[in-house]
Amino acid sequence: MAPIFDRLRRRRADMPFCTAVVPAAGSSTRMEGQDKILLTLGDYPVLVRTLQALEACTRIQEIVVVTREDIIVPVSQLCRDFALEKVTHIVTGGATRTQSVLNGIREASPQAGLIAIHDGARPFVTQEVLEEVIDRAAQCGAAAPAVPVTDTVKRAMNGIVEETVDRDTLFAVQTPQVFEASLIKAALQRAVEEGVTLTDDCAAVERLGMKVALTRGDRANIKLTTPTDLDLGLGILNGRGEFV
Ligand SMILES: Nc1ccn([C@@H]2O[C@H](COP(=O)(O)OP(=O)(O)OP(=O)(O)O)[C@@H](O)[C@H]2O)c(=O)n1
Ligand SMILES: C[C@](O)(CO)[C@H](O)COP(=O)(O)O
Repeated sequence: MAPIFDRLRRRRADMPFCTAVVPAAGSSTRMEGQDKILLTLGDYPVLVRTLQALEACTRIQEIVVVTREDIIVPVSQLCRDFALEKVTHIVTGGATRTQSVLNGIREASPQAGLIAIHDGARPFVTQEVLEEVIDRAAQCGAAAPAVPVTDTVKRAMNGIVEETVDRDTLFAVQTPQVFEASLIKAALQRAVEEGVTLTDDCAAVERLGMKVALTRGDRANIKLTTPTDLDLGLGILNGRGEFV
């Protein structure tokens, strides 16, 4: 039998080269005046936590960070200070999340077979979530982590309920959303050309009629969006033994 390291090396060679694209070029409007990407949570800035999680994932070979022009210098400095060695490019984003993601994908290595798009504002992603979704995308071309919705969801108009939606078929989708590289590039390009507004990257692929698989998400993989999420984030860090 081959020594264990030979076998592990062979298994990795079977996996496509994976570039993580990290959109971090938003304006944090719902965070009410705090730039959530540069904000320190516990001992580390939010973006550093996000990038450290991606850096630790053996299935990811490079990271492209997309950020705003006015913070490109501090973001570059953070990548140096925290020795984030997989970060190969730091580029400026666009007016929409979709445009920012496309700017990042254009910088991915030509070797990239998979693109994993992960919000800069989701710092608590685990290695389990990362590995499962990347492996699934390597099998089927498009995958995203999700958790079943736990509240009852109503469709409403002008404050009046029109319908209660069947909860059994509803999932809250997280990131990273992982795709075969040429598929996501073409899908996002098409969405931009057609002027379509999307809130995630899977939607660009879905509108081409392609299937997206869901993998196990994690309720702690929250997107820091409003000030309340910062309190939840501190709770998550405490729960993980990082007492802050
Ligand atoms: N033009 C944009 C808009 C968003 N994002 C990034 O996409 C992720 C998810 O977006 P969201 O949580 O909405 O962040 P913001 O756009 O900053 O927040 P808000 O909508 O409250 O302004 C974030 O990491 C954000 O930095 C981006 O790179 N480029
Ligand atoms: C991509 C996303 O995080 C999946 O849940 C989400 O749709 C981003 O939404 P936002 O309004 O840009 O924060």
